[in-house]
Amino acid sequence: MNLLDVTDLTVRSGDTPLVREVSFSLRAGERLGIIGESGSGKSVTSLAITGLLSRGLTASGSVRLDGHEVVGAAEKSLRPLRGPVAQIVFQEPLTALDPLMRVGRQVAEPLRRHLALRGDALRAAVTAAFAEVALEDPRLARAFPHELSGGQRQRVAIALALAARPRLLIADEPTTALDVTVQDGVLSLLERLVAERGMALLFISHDLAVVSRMTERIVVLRGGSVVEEGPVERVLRAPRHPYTSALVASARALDSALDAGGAS
Ligand SMILES: Nc1ncnc2c1ncn2[C@@H]1O[C@H](COP(=O)(O)OP(=O)(O)OP(=O)(O)O)[C@@H](O)[C@H]1O
Repeated sequence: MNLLDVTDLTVRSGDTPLVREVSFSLRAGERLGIIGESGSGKSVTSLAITGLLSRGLTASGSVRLDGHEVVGAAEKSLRPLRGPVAQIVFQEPLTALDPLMRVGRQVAEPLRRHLALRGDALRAAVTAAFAEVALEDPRLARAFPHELSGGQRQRVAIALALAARPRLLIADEPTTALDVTVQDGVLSLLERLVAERGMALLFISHDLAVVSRMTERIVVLRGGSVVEEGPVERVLRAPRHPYTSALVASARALDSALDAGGAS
């Protein structure tokens, strides 16, 4: 059984479709990328997968997460899936963090709820969760979100997402809001954690270079529809849709411009 099966997913705002008949699957441990320009429906798709669509948006079709139907399911039946089955890391880490709570307590919460840890075992697990995302200084766990840098905040958001040991991590443009100098560190961290834990990864980005680095297979979204899907290597070498060709060409042009800049 696949960990995730999205079949003919359509999301509408009133009568306007934002995502149209999108289908793809993800096996346990697999890394899949969704690429597309701004407004192509990447975030709406990832929110529909976890049943987090905002009010006013309606989904049809099917999203089966670990065998459970998400489309049309009651919030109560979705809650147990968020955490142990699927978690999202958002573009802006403050989306996931409570501004009024010390970050250590925030990471403790899912460890207590999903893994039933208490007392010393809970404290040790929080320290380990911070160490795992390379936040070793014990003072950091006592900080409030606004006292951390953007990169540190995203590391806390990753620790929070991973606390309940999800089998699927959805990373929605996790480095777009970060300084270029810290982007690479966060991507390497995600690569390491996904490999160590054997998690499946759904990595969403508008950046073809980043998606190719992080995933094995790519789904290309345009205007809410899938225009192409295939292994990263094949899509880069022989794109089938003109839109994908344009994406590959522009990534190549940027790469050679950077090379030329580096050589000068
Ligand atoms: N809550 C909402 N109500 C109405 N329209 C929405 C809502 N959320 C998103 N949309 C629209 O749906 C379309 C897809 O948005 P989405 O956020 O999924 O794009 P995206 O590919 O993730 O873009 P970006 O890379 O900029 O995050 C856009 O046209 C957007 O304006």
